[in-house]
Amino acid sequence: MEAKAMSDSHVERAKVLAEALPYIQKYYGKTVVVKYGGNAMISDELRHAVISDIILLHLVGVHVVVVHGGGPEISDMLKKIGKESHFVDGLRYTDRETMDVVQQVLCGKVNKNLTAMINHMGGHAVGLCGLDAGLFMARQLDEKYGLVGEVTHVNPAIVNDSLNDGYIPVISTVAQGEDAETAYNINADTAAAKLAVALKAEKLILLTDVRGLLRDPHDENTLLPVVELSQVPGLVKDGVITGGMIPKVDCCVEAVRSGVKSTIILDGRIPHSILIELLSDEGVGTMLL
Ligand SMILES: Nc1ncnc2c1ncn2[C@@H]1O[C@H](COP(=O)(O)OP(=O)(O)O)[C@@H](O)[C@H]1O
Ligand SMILES: CC(=O)N[C@@H](CCC(=O)OP(=O)(O)O)C(=O)O
Repeated sequence: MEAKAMSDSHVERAKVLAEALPYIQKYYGKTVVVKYGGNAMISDELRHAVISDIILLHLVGVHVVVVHGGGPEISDMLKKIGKESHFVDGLRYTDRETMDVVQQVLCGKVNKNLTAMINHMGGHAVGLCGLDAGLFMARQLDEKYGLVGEVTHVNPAIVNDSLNDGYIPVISTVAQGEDAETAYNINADTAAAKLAVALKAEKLILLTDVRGLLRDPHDENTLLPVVELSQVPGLVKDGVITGGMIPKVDCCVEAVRSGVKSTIILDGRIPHSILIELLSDEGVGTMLL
């Protein structure tokens, strides 16, 4: 009886894997950029699930590129040194001292911890930031934000080389200014979208802490599973897309207009949401196309 139950569960497992075949074939050799942040990065259980999804996709031949955030970690470190965080239009006001902290936390702590964790779980990751090999070049976006950059050029060669050498690139979003001494702080969603365009990615996945784009931001049962670019201005006008969703949707729109096949705002609180999204027909977020 027990042997029968066990063989049934093996058959079930084999079936699940076999059903993933067409999806694996669809993404084999294609580039998928994952912006990783929010709860999915803070909770141990979710972090484990996200990293194992990334390793699995890499092993079946998907070119996974990870761009990470770290806003809460930056705010915590600023607090420790007695500095409050200020946000202007959703972007961190970045003076010189803040920029030093951003670089230390994003490129040092968060990037290296994430890279080490992927390697510890059996992946093959290399940590990079926008200063490496001129990956992200930027100029000041506007004085009102301080040292927040507008990406002027993406040089993805180092990312492609890393992928071709079998690594999972893990990228933090500090960019190089025109003069050697200036580094700029780039919002991680924006940088992920720019990189997805430069890599001609098949998909851009923005992991976040909500189900996706909601018709009523206070009701998680109102998920909009698919949004076409032409619908976006109306959704902004009707007050559906507000706050943190505005820059997210904007950079998805820019990515799709610039050739990325599809972009997904995905719930990072659902364990294995990346696998569900890529390897099944079940939509678990909002797809913008
Ligand atoms: N229509 C909407 N649907 C979902 N979230 C919305 C909507 N409009 C505004 N938001 C807000 O946007 C937030 C997500 O943006 P943000 O906090 O910047 O995400 P992250 O920190 O993951 O980058 C949600 O937590 C929600 O408060
Ligand atoms: C200009 C700007 O706001 N930069 C962000 C960079 C990190 C980030 O984007 O992290 P999340 O994805 O976790 O928010 C910041 O300083 O917080």
